[in-house]
Amino acid sequence: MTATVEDSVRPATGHAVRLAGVHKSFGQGRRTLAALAGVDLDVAPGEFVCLLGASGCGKTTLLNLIAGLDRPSAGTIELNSSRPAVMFQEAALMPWLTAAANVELPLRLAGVPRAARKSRTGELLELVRLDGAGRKRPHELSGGMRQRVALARALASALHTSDEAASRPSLLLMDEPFSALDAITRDVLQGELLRVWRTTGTAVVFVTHDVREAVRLGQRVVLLSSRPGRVVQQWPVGGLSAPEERALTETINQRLREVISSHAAA
Ligand SMILES: Nc1ncnc2c1ncn2[C@@H]1O[C@H](COP(=O)(O)OP(=O)(O)OP(=O)(O)O)[C@@H](O)[C@H]1O
Repeated sequence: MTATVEDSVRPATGHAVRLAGVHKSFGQGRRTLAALAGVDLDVAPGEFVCLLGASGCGKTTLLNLIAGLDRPSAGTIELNSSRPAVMFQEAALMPWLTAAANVELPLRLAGVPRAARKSRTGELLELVRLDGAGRKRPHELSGGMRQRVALARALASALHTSDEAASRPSLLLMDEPFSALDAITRDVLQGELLRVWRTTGTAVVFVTHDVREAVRLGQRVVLLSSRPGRVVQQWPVGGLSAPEERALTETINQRLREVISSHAAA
């Protein structure tokens, strides 16, 4: 069955996003490549879910489908947010715009009036602790600061009016956003992301290769199989003591290694 835009992406009730039997193939005939094969996944409003899986198992493909950047070959995606925001590994800021203007851009494109734009941009820069750097251009910022700008911009596009934020919980899709950063900056930004998530109440789907990162950030860790990706196991996390967190990280690492080696042996 091939899904159309109309039947594959619908508004959801009670979930930030719900995927049912999502398949995605690229190419045609003998050159068809199955990237995803029957993904079922529910994310609750405000929930933080980390998606983990081997390289090439379809994690980015899945985020692209949820973001509406591509369409599933089959299955349905129900969204409770009109515009999921996406944040990638690279900040991809407009180099000629200041940090503040980059954050303001989605608000401008959405037609938000000037005064509301300015005040929202100020709040978001403060939220990511960049209120002193709004007039700087991307080349004047460190990699970590650029990712903070990208986070503020993603939040601007996810929560561009207070009405929408109140009535339709938003969804933030993050594709390995900290993997290009050094370990210390990454650690700081993970803490900052958790603070921002608690402040905004947005649901997050966070893709990573890094089991420790997934266990630190998520309320739930979802493991995808090797390509074609589908959900093979899930673990609730959060509220764990440090030794419990270490033990769970080891368990998930072991399972990830099994998933990768079963694919290599196939
Ligand atoms: N537009 C496309 N056309 C053809 N093949 C594609 C396309 N996009 C992705 N693929 C293929 O689909 C598979 C899944 O890719 P995807 O980027 O989703 O994996 P991933 O899990 O995000 O990988 P990584 O962890 O290495 O970033 C790969 O084999 C990739 O080559």
